[in-house]
Amino acid sequence: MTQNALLLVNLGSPASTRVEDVRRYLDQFLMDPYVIDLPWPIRRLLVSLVLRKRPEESAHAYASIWWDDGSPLVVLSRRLQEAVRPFWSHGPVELGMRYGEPSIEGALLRLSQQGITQVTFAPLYPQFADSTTTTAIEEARRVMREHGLKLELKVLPPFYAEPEYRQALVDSVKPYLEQPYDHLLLSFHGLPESHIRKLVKDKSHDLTASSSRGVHEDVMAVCYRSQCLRTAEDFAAGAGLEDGRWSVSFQSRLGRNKWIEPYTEAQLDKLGKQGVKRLLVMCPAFVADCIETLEEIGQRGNEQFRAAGGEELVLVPCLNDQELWARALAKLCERTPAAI
Ligand SMILES: C=CC1=C(C)c2cc3[nH]c(cc4nc(cc5[nH]c(cc1n2)c(C)c5CCC(=O)O)C(CCC(=O)O)=C4C)c(C)c3C=C
Ligand SMILES: [Fe+2]
Ligand SMILES: [Fe+2]
Repeated sequence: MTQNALLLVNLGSPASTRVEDVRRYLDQFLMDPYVIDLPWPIRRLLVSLVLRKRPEESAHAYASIWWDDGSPLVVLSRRLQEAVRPFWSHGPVELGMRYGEPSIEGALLRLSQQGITQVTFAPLYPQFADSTTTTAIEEARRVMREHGLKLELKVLPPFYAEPEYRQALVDSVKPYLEQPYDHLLLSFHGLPESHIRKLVKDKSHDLTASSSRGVHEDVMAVCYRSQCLRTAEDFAAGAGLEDGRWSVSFQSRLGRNKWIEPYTEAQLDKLGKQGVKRLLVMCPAFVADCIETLEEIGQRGNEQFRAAGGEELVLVPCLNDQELWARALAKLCERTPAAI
């Protein structure tokens, strides 16, 4: 029987917390035209400016969350790979990162050398963005072209609306919701507004709307912000959250461009000042904990919330390598439709 391999794909981390390694990683990441979508000379100039200070700052941040066996994002992705294996009976399960190691290139070459011809390619991003999903797919295309690999690739589409994903999220957060809390914040990774505007044909589409209700399906398919709102609304319904006790924000803004709002920093401040004492924060744009959740929210966000009057910020872990998620993911990947 023909084997169908599963390739799990995530963003990737620096090789170590040394400033040189962080600089190399940030350079590869930010020079990706899907991440900073400016013409090469302008992108080069801008990234060079960012690389004057950022590697040192980020290295410091990475050092504060790094584990004995490496970057949390990579370690947790490897553990997820192991956790999915028992639920994927069709062939090997590989892991590839868009930036750094283990790479998408290495994974596809290994699979091809084993005589595999069918690969289910699973970008582990619930919501769609060119800077995550598209660039991962393009990297796979590049590898296949440059190495002349004869692989049939089926791509897992963004799964924010899939019942298996929603249920896994609800089940994993349940123990946190059973403890007393005042408010639940769903903090998603941010994105420059321009990335969405470029893809949405309807120029009247409102990027400040507080709900995804009524968004046309053509817009829904390409609007990261609407997909985040829908993720949150579905989660709130599935978990039985009361209106007014949860909200959505967007973190990790970089540069001076307008990014999608509300910004997490502003929301933490507002909630603290409004008298919220015990705040739960979950980060459903990530399936694995990483610098963005552990450092930006768990450390800096926590300090900021407390400075604004809050008492405790509880960071809810991502789905990581939980069995319920491994099982759900294998199911989603089994249904993966079209080959590219
Ligand atoms: C223009 C800059 C960036 C865009 C656009 C962007 C989109 C985007 N990123 C993720 C997921 C992750 N990003 C992570 C780290 C990270 N992101 C940026 C910048 C942009 N991201 C930077 C510079 C960094 C590095 C850390 C830092 O210096 O702040 C990570 C974590 C990596 C890790 O090693 O832990 C993830 C995951 C999404 C989902 C997204 C668009 C929706
Ligand atoms: Fe990012
Ligand atoms: Fe960040």
